[in-house]
Amino acid sequence: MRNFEEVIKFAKERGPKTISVACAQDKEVLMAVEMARKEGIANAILVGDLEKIKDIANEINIDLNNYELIEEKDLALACKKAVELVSTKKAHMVMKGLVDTSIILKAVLDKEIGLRTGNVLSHVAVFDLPGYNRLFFVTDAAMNLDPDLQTKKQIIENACQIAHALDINEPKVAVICAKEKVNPKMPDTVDAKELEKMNQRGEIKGCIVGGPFALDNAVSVEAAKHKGINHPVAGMADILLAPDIEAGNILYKSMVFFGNSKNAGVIVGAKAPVILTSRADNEETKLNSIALGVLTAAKINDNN
Ligand SMILES: CCCC(=O)OP(=O)(O)O
Repeated sequence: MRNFEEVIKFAKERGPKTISVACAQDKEVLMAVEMARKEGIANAILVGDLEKIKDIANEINIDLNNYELIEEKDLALACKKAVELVSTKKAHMVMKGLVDTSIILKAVLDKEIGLRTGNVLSHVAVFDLPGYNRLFFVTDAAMNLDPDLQTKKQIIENACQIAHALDINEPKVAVICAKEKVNPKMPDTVDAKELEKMNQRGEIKGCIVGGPFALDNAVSVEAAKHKGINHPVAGMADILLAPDIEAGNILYKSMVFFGNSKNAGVIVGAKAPVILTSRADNEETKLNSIALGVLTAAKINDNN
């Protein structure tokens, strides 16, 4: 798939799935959920402050009779309830509404009602950027603070799972750093080279990994040529692995706010997808993320 029109089209074919929305009292979230319902992509159970949900629904003409509603004003309890709906199989996936990422992640990681599998959980953002004829994947903007080498390996594997769900069979993974040369004083460049070697040894499968790359020579063939870099990933990256959450989150938000991109986001590695965007993302991003969640859930289902 090369753009979100194709992602939405395939999600319609694999839907509808049921999502539980944690803290659904948000206009953009409700608009996205309503579009997803009308398109046959997903139905939703709305968990949150029902008074606020009803006010917003009135304002934007959404008929709440089409939804199951669960009252829970407390943000942490609403997240727990929404996650529990997935672990008890009443919903296929959970979606972050108007709530801080750390609160919903705490519920997702809860030992009793959470969605842990033993795998590393990581966030994968998908971008459709003007001027590029392919989707870009950025990881991890939201979950792993300062991943070590083994965690980075699993973050790559999680991102590849999403790329494969979008029919990108052998994605090119660029491990991005501040520069394209290994410098022992910059441990992320050392990790990048080690991840490339792990891929060459067959320890990371289903993709081609290269690194370290600076962002320019990861995404621009001209920049790579200019700097004399010759590597199958150079300028051709599909997946950009950021060194830590600071770089990942800043890259995510710069693409959104400066790059005029379309995007979507989901957490992978749990028993079910967690649809996770920024609270500040628009309704189109939230709809794209629901579609991405549906395709991810379908892929998890196909693999089991
Ligand atoms: C994927 C971005 C996660 C994030 O930064 O969320 P908020 O902007 O809602 O804090």
